[in-house]
Amino acid sequence: MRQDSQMLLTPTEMALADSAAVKKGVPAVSLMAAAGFAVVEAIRRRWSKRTVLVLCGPGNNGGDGFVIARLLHTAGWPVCLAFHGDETSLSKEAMHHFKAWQGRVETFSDALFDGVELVVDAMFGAGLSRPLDARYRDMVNAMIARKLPICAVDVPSGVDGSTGKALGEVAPAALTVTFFRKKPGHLLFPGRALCGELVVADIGIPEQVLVDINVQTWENSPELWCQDYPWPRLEGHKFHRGHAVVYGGESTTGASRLTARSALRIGAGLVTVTAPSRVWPIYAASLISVMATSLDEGREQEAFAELLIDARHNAICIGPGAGLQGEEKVRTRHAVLSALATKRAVVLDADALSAFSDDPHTLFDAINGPCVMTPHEGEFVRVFPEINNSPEINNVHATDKVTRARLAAKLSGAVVLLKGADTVIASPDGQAIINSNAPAHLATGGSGDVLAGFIVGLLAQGMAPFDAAAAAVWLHGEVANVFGIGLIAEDLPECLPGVLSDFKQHYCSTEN
Ligand SMILES: NC(=O)C1=CN([C@@H]2O[C@H](COP(=O)(O)OP(=O)(O)OC[C@H]3O[C@@H](n4cnc5c(N)ncnc54)[C@H](O)[C@@H]3O)[C@@H](O)[C@H]2O)[C@@H](O)CC1
Ligand SMILES: Nc1ncnc2c1ncn2[C@@H]1O[C@H](COP(=O)(O)OP(=O)(O)O)[C@@H](O)[C@H]1O
Ligand SMILES: [K+]
Repeated sequence: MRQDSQMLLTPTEMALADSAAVKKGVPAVSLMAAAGFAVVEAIRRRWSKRTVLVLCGPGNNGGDGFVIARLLHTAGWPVCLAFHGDETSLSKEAMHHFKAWQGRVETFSDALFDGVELVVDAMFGAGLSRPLDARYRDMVNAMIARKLPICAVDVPSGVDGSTGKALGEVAPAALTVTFFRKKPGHLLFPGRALCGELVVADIGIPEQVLVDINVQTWENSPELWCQDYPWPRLEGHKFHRGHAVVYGGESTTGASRLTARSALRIGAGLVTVTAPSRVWPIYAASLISVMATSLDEGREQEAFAELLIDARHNAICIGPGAGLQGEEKVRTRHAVLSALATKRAVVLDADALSAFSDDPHTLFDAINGPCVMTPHEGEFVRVFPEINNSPEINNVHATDKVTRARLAAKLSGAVVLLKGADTVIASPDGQAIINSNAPAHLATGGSGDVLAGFIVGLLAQGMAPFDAAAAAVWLHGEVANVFGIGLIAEDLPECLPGVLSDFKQHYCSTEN
């Protein structure tokens, strides 16, 4: 996966890109000038001329602040520049722009905010790794108290660019301008919410610098997987589009029915729901194009395994409404192990994950084929206690969402899709995608069941697990955006066709 435009650079990778650009002959002073210029452009597009306070820190983020103050002043804006730090420790380029500032340099104080209508936060950038010192913290608290609009340079000061975590109090920005590429912390909460509107500015770093940086994290977008999207073929028939099996339980039967319908809507040629014979009539009476197969009472486990002997059942989803009470839990576990034993594509969601909370390694040991796990945070804690309980595993600090999903994928051998407002999809080989298009109203009962259905439907059509998971998550978010507020889970599969048509038109121009 090399989609340069979607790459997310950690602060360390960004520093590599900066220094590679300098090596290729772009002076650091010019990069800083371009960064400051880009911020000023973004400000002038959004705000009319007004009194601005530019708060500058001791590093190159502050250096950008010196440029911003100068350019706004030149444009006739009333500007107050305040700096805190050791002047003699400024980098060469920051010193260059510090000297170019002809006005007064104020020391940090609360009184600076009087009469100010916009604050530029140029104290610290994305690479911050420890909480702010007291003088900077005071300014952050003053910004929060004054409720003035803030334009943050790179990130709101105090946000860790690689994790999105807030290292102490952070003043939320109305606008954040970052450079060259987004950083993971711009998409991971709480960072994403603290950034406000996010602008990525080109500051003259050549794209070629990316070739030598082993980037492993991307923002989800159809550009990452549209080439492998399994559109129906002119000469195809339904078996070319796979046969998905969805395991249905006894009590919450709606969950697996939603999953099945979603698998069909996203293009699986055939979808079968299996149901214990006691409740089979519920499924049979309510399903039309989805087929319902009854599992004989007393031998449900064997019957499910027997169904899977037919290799045309090429993708299996277990979890939504599978059941965790008493005998149901035993059957859920058995179904999972039977499905994994086929080495066909398997989606494990909800109860299929929780059923292994006592012995997750039994599950991990059984994963030897294509598999996608779709835990929400609660299920993740149950299945991956060792990642959550220890701050360190394999010497990697395991607390941010991308790191946790990556470790989980490595530990289990499955693609791990860790759900939430900032869903992360991680592959056992270390690649990770952060999704950013899901609206808040997607958090509605059953929407996870639909997501599992979209994934198993794409797997049935032959898409690779990592791509299928990313595609399903993006389409899921897009459908919710198109439908809008008032969405319930049933709406998601019904609204998918229009979204698929638009997606095909925009991203997949050639017929196949
Ligand atoms: N060529 C480049 O490197 C470019 C960098 N740019 C800007 O440079 C920024 C990154 O610059 P830096 O790496 O200097 O990072 P920062 O500007 O965030 O500053 C880091 C400095 O602050 C000190 N520091 C860290 N945490 C502190 C704390 N809690 N309290 C007090 N001091 C602390 C560190 O010792 C270090 O000297 C980016 O955010 C971006 O704004 C842009 O000018 C574009 C080009
Ligand atoms: N705040 C949010 N904003 C956007 N999407 C969200 C938010 N919270 C949850 N989601 C998404 O909603 C879905 C909920 O899935 P899940 O927790 O399994 O619910 P259920 O079991 O009811 O189906 C997931 O796709 C998740 O990523
Ligand atoms: K900042």
